Amino acid sequence: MSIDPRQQAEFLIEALPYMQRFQGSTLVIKYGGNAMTEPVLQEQFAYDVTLLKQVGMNPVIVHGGGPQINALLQRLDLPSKMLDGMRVTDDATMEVVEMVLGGLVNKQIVQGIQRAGGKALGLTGKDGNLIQAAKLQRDDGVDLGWVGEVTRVNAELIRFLDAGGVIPVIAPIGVGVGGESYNINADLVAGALASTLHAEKFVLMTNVAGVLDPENQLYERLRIAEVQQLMSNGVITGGMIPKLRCCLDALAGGVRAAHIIDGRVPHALLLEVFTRLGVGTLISDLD
Ligand SMILES: Nc1ncnc2c1ncn2[C@@H]1O[C@H](COP(=O)(O)OP(=O)(O)O)[C@@H](O)[C@H]1O
Ligand SMILES: CC(=O)N[C@@H](CCC(=O)OP(=O)(O)O)C(=O)O
Repeated sequence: MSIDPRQQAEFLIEALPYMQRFQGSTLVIKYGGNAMTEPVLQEQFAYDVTLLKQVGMNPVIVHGGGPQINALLQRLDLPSKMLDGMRVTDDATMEVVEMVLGGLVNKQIVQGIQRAGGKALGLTGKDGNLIQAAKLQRDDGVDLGWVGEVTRVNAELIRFLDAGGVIPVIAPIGVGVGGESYNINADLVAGALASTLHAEKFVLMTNVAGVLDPENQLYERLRIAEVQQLMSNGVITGGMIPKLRCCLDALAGGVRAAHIIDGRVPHALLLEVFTRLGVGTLISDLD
């Protein structure tokens, strides 16, 4: 497919105000396991992130890997159980989670960015005490094993990498006070990073078009009060609930805008950042 060079020039000019506006700003991107299943999409994602960094933004990637963990658990004949979107994590499961997220998935993303000409460094939350965590305590007392929640983020380490031209690629494993590992939902880690870093944007890449109404039509824009209403009247269910809670927490923590976008759309990230249209659902009270 060849594009008219004049059209190409117009695309670049359309992106200019966004490049100027977001110069030096932090974008926390949650790259979900379901959004990274196709090699072509993975490659496009790597190019998108590299381009964002090249034009002066600071993308920080937090990745998931739920389907990839499920695949290895299955190959090892280990049971896999989720409760309210959280994996019940016993000792054996924790080993698999750490291997898949910190090893396989993390390095694939790092390698993709490097192939695109970017500089990336892969980390779990244990490296440099990046994501400090404690065991998740549920209100109903149900024990999920090694599932954690973020207690503190080492923002200095991220700023150091940003300043050095390096894109941090973070696996959602937390470290406890005794050095133990915790399995944390990637949305929660990304939300905590977005708040701590006062990110300009918090982008969650998933495998739906965005937040959908009861007729499956996309909400292009939601305000905080509208999200709260949709959560209480049952329009939003399942995995979308923790996702939106993270968005609301991040907005309350000083993030300017949260976006839920469809990672199955080619170059979804660039479309979101650089076009008037954007893609997916924008959640913000700012105009
Ligand atoms: N109103 C809604 N709009 C969009 N998705 C919704 C809605 N309510 C529930 N969902 C569900 O939330 C899912 C996204 O959450 P999840 O599967 O946890 O994503 P990920 O694996 O990317 O973290 C969607 O695939 C959809 O099944
Ligand atoms: C506690 C918990 O559930 N942790 C997740 C971590 C990975 C993740 O969040 O991956 P996605 O974003 O692809 O769903 C898990 O074990 O699957």
